[in-house]
Amino acid sequence: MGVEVAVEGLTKTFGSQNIWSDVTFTLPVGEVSALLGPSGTGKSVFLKSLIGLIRPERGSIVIDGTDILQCTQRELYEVRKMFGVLFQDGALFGSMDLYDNVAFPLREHTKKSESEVRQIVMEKMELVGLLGAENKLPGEISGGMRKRAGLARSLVLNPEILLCDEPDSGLDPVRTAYLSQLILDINAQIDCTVLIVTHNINMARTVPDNLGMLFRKHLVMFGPREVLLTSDEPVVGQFLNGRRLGPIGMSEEKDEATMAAEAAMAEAGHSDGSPDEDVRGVIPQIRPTPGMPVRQGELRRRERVRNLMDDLPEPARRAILDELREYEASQQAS
Ligand SMILES: Nc1ncnc2c1ncn2[C@@H]1O[C@H](COP(=O)(O)OP(=O)(O)OP(=O)(O)O)[C@@H](O)[C@H]1O
Repeated sequence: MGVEVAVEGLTKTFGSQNIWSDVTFTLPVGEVSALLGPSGTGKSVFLKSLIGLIRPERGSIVIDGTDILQCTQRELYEVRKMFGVLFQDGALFGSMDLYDNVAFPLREHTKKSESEVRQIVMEKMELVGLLGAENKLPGEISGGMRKRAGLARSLVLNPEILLCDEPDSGLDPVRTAYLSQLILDINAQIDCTVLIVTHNINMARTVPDNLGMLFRKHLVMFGPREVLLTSDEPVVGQFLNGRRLGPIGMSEEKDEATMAAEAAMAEAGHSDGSPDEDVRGVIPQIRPTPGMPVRQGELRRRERVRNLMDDLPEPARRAILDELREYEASQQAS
């Protein structure tokens, strides 16, 4: 089962550049969460902080009871073993074939025999649909296959926390849809806590249980998916709809004068090429493939959110109640 990751008051600066301040949120056990945010808002820095590769100056990151900003190197080493990380480019070793790439963490961190290694590697290769490609080099396969190989490698140590840094980058929409399904299927099978960093709106709308967004050096919000998907915060609406009109500019953030000038141009009928439709709103979450175990994270979340209900904004509450009603009806029918 996955573990809880509780982040409190986290602040990171590089020299005089503040990346983000006072970031506080908890990744619930075994649930899938996603972090959105314009380019350069420090999402990758955040992921690296979680695995102890970057050290924020203030705050705490408590993973299964250990604050990794206070613990010893030995404790950090133990905590790191709980993580599986899918890096943007798969981060495969170019000179090793896929089999050796996927086997690498097992040979490095365990004393398993080669036959045990083989059994695990082949099981994970099958899980990500790469059986038969074991002897290929990373340079000989497509970007989508490299991602899946990276995912297989991130799973061999049975992670309790799976971090995925822009899993959709470089993939076409169809391959992204397959990968989204795969992430939820993996969550159903191993009940790990998942954090995805993504720009992909479709993935953000259909995969996670919880959604957060970094903007202007702060976490704008983090909570059940329904909260962000029904939010009327201008930055959320602009991001989800991929519009130019709004507070996010080319270099992250616009000043008031630019926003006013753009709004006046739009009023005057100038089209900035943004789509007319508003994609905000809650659409169904992807379900595990039939035959997969029930997602324990989903069951836990249903109880957790039920208890949060009174503190949520009305549109989110309505969306959650609709989902609960549908779920209860489906339970009675089966
Ligand atoms: N090791 C480092 N030293 C100094 N600055 C860094 C370092 N790592 C990242 N940064 C800076 O931190 C900021 C945030 O970078 P980061 O890659 O985390 O953004 P991001 O939100 O993941 O962006 P994208 O969506 O484009 O991948 C950038 O300005 C980057 O230059």
